Amino acid sequence: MRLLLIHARRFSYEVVKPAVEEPEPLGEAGGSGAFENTLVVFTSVEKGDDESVVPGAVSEILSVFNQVKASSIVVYPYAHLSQDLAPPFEAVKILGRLYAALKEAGVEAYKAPFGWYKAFTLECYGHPLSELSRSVRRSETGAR
Ligand SMILES: NCC(=O)N[C@H]1[C@@H](O)[C@H](n2cnc3c(N)ncnc32)O[C@@H]1CO
Repeated sequence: MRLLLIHARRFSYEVVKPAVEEPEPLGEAGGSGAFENTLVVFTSVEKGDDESVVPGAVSEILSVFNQVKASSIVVYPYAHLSQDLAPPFEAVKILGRLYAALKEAGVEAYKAPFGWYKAFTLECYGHPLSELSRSVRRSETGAR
């Protein structure tokens, strides 16, 4: 799993059109979202990733979240951080688990809809920790 973490003064997105056969239903977010002082986590799920990547990803994300003192997290499905992507039916599952785990950790977390081309506006703070990338591997033992 590859993560690009951007601490944004402002971030907003809006769906444009479906990008896969069965895009995620838009739900209550209604296909758009706008956030201030948020940590945007652009996330590519890679081939071979399984649920065991989630605890490591949560730990990396919360470490940055606490250091930059963001007020929320947006999990943003993003198929552009790896040449070795997991297929959509696997990726959507793992992204859902990541989102659920962040909420279980008690932080204000949101998820942009999976499987859509989206327009977005991103205003990065530009401080030294405002642009970070992480790579998380699944655990050999498959431990949760
Ligand atoms: N720019 C917008 C976009 O990337 N849209 C992507 C993601 O929302 C999602 N997607 C498909 N495969 C993956 C994957 N392995 N990991 C994450 N998201 C994925 O499906 C869209 C088309 O690839």
